Amino acid sequence: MAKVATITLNAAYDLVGRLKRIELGEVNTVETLGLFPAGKGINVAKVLNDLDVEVAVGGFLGEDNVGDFEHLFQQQGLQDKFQRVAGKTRINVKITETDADVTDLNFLGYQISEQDWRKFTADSLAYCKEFDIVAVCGSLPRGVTADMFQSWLSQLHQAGVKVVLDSSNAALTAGLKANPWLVKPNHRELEAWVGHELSTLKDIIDAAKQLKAQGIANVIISMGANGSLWLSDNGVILAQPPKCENVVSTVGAGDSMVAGLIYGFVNNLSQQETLAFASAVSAFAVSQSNVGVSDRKLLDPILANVKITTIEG
Ligand SMILES: Nc1ncnc2c1ncn2[C@@H]1O[C@H](COP(=O)(O)OP(=O)(O)OP(=O)(O)O)[C@@H](O)[C@H]1O
Ligand SMILES: O=P(O)(O)OC[C@@]1(O)O[C@H](CO)[C@@H](O)[C@@H]1O
Repeated sequence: MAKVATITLNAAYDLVGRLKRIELGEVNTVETLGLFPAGKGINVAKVLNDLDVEVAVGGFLGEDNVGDFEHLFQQQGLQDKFQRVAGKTRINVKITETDADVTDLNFLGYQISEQDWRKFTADSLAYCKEFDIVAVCGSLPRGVTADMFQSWLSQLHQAGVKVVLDSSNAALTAGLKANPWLVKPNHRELEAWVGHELSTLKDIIDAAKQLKAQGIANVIISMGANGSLWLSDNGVILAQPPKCENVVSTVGAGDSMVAGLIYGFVNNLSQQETLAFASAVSAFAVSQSNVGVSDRKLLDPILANVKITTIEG
């Protein structure tokens, strides 16, 4: 089986809650759903681990509040390659309103010094060579510029690692220049990259083709409840999951999708099977407050209702 690692440069605790409607400027009472050690790469690893794929996790963690992360890694048997840095890992606040999407309050988090970065690049380039697929997920912490990120990703690529990139804004733009093997922007991130609104499926496919033309083998665009697209040398396929009627939190839906895609690759599933499986895992994610697949059987009824359409190819 291919060996997998995930990297989270800007980890976070997620404080997840729910209320009817946020009243700006007022006192809001929020139903607490949990405080979870998270961050995009860690979420991907949690889901993969639930699906019986062995994973190592790396990146940065603030040494002052590292406890729940270490507990999670121990509990799940995740190989801990995280570098501890001075200060605290940030706490991000995620509020689901009854009739609206999630509001994310993402904070900046720890500051990475030049010395931290030097150590991280040397260590990670050494250990990443042991892995076939390295998923690099999430935003950049303070102190790490888009150029520094791009140069590190290029070195990973040169070392023969298949890089899965799930980031946004300047990190996504810079990362795309470093030959990732797979990228998974969402609809909004694709709009930001292309620089204009994408209002039809055709618009999205055209922009995704532009992205693929940068030399990226696999471009997956996630479109929330509308599903996802996968562009590769084999053409374009569309996946439409059954609509989740009882959305608890969409936080981590994209991470669950990335985990499902990696699961398909390491288990040699076909492209159609892989996208269908990733869609089921991500659709399942929105029905719960935290990411993870507690019981594989829960995916079956969702998977049976994912619709896969070949658009081109
Ligand atoms: N309401 C929903 N019902 C069913 N499936 C959903 C729903 N919302 C999301 N999904 C599934 O999750 C996938 C990823 O969602 P989305 O495009 O919102 O990712 P994202 O913006 O990267 O997520 P995040 O950054 O919050 O983790 C979608 O392609 C779809 O398969
Ligand atoms: O600031 P980033 O790294 O872009 O996003 C961080 C984050 O929103 O991503 C995950 C959901 O995808 C959460 O666990 C976490 O809080």
